[in-house]
Amino acid sequence: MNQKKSALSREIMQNAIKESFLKLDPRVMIRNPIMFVVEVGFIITLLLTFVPGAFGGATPRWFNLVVSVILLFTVLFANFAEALAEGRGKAQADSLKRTKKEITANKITGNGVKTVSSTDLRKGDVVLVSQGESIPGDGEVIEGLASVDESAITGESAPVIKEAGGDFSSVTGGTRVISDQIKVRITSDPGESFLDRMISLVEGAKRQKTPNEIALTTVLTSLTLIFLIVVVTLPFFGAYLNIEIEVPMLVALLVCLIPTTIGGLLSAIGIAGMDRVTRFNVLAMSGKAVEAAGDINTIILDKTGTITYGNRMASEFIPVGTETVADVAEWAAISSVKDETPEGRSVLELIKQQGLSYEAGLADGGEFVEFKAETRMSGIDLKDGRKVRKGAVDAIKKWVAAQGGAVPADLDKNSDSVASAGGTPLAVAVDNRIYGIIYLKDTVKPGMRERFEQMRQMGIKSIMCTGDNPLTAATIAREAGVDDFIAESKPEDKIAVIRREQAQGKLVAMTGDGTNDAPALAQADVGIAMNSGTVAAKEAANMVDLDSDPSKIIEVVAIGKQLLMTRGALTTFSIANDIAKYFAIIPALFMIAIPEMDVLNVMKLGSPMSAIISALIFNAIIIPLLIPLSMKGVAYKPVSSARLLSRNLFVYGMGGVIVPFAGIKIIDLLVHLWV
Ligand SMILES: Nc1ncnc2c1ncn2[C@@H]1O[C@H](COP(=O)(O)OP(=O)(O)OP(=O)(O)O)[C@@H](O)[C@H]1O
Ligand SMILES: [K+]
Ligand SMILES: [Mg+2]
Repeated sequence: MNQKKSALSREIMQNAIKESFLKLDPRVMIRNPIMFVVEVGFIITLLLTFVPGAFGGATPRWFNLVVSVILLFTVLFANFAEALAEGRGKAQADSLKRTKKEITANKITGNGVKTVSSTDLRKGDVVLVSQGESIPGDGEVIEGLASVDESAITGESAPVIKEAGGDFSSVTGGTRVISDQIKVRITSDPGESFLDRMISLVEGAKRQKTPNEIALTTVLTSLTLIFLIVVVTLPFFGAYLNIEIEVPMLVALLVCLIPTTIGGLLSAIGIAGMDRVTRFNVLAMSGKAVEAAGDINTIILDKTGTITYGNRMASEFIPVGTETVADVAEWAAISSVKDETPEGRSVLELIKQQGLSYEAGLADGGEFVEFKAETRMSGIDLKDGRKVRKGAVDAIKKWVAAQGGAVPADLDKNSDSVASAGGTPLAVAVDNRIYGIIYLKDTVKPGMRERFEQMRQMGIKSIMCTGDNPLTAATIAREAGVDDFIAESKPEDKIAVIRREQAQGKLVAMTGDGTNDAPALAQADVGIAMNSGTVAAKEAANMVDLDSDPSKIIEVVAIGKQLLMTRGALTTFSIANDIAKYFAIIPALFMIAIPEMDVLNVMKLGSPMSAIISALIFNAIIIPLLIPLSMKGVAYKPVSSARLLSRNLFVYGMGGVIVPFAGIKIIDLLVHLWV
């Protein structure tokens, strides 16, 4: 394994070296105006190496050559940083492409099963996938239950259960069924699958600069332009004082003054940030989403499947009034015969387990009423005209009241005792009569309390939004330690909460897995869908967590903050650096003409030429020296942003001033041996 890893990193390294030369193409370089200026400087000094008098100056050939070689390396180092950052993603994309081979699929047609190629499948086709077969495309399980090996996508070797209905129904093309058989409705056309998107993402094929990056690039480019004007006009002032400043000296001065350090590392920092998220098994659809994660103030989570395990299972039938357990079980079952959600199926399971029975024939010819997050009910309209429903207690109460029915006196007491244990009570009714309650059990995932505590330290408020009743919500909220909760929320309520927070100028993250979460995932600044969730949720979100672990939002936030901080710290460092280079070069330029300028030589550098060469060498090697920091990001601890900012300004600002003074001095001691 280790051997394989080092072979991989050797391959990435070799590729990055090759790429650094390919990226010298001016059409590529122009995208990074700062390094493009350095490249032009390289070409000018190279020309002066061959034709020393081209601009009338008289610097020695060897000096022009040395400057031109250092500038070439400066550009190569910057290209190398970017290529290295891109390398890991490209390697990962290659291994994903191997997963994406063409396979045969069993398509269900009007007259039986037909064998077709996976590339011929279109949205809406239905395929049958059995034990041992690969799933030929993204889709939704419409019948059956199977355990699926998703390791090709998630890297996680434990199989996951996929089943029709509910929030665990989506399957990804390229994963493998390892037991049982499922019918899958394909949800994506060729070329638009999750795997295709994932490949183009990790490959960085569609990488766009984020708004933050564009803003910083604009500032840095303007700064470069200002220095360019200063340097180009300098000879005119020099001429007035009868001082001739040579072109290679001007090029050296310009390169030292413009922010080459951050200019050379900026794109590597962004790519590496995205890559850190990917290595965390979270797919971010854009760098913008990762940066936004770094500034999140509020996080909205749904309860079932996010804070709790989410396999809400029926565990008890509780009669109310004068009804019996058998009656509740009977109508609970009838209302569930066609309910494909895990909750619905668990009702029939419980009946089997408890040795109860029901008259299945009653449901024949009835009209199934599917569960909807809006109605929070499901059931069946029987052929004989009776309507059977189960659902959230308040929803059933309203439904029964609308038909003139009365609510049994002990309903609330029973449903409250289920809810205060953290369970979900579902009321069962036929027409205007309530029979009792189904107790759906669910448990809070371990470690949630600590995670929310960490979020508080980062200054992030957590709000749990659930379709469940207020009492269940309160119990789970207390157990999990969230800051706030909203119960009985419908999909539009989740959006309303997000909009309300956004209106207060807050950046909002939302995690969810259900189809009913999709609109809210799209509205949030950062929407993280669980990979286990529905196709709709994954398409609406701008991040997908392959491990389906909602508490991972903490790490995503940390990576986002780290990305912003790294960029800020290196910008500070880069600009502070230029002060030392300025003091190294300016005296050197004038000393050639006016030896008395030596008083300005505060750094006591060997000779004007060795001063310039040393400053340029420092300017070049600082880029590769800072590659590891750009890739790893600066250290991040969950403390307030203000304290972090002042600490970083101090460290990278002061460091940025001191390090080059020392560095240039040391390099000069060596260079001066020859120059
Ligand atoms: N199959 C079902 N049949 C009838 N009612 C159901 C069914 N599943 C859930 N309910 C009821 O509808 C409510 C809302 O369920 P839903 O799964 O939409 O919750 P949600 O909004 O996703 O919230 P969360 O996932 O945070 O708990 C549940 O609290 C429950 O009372
Ligand atoms: K510079
Ligand atoms: Mg849900």
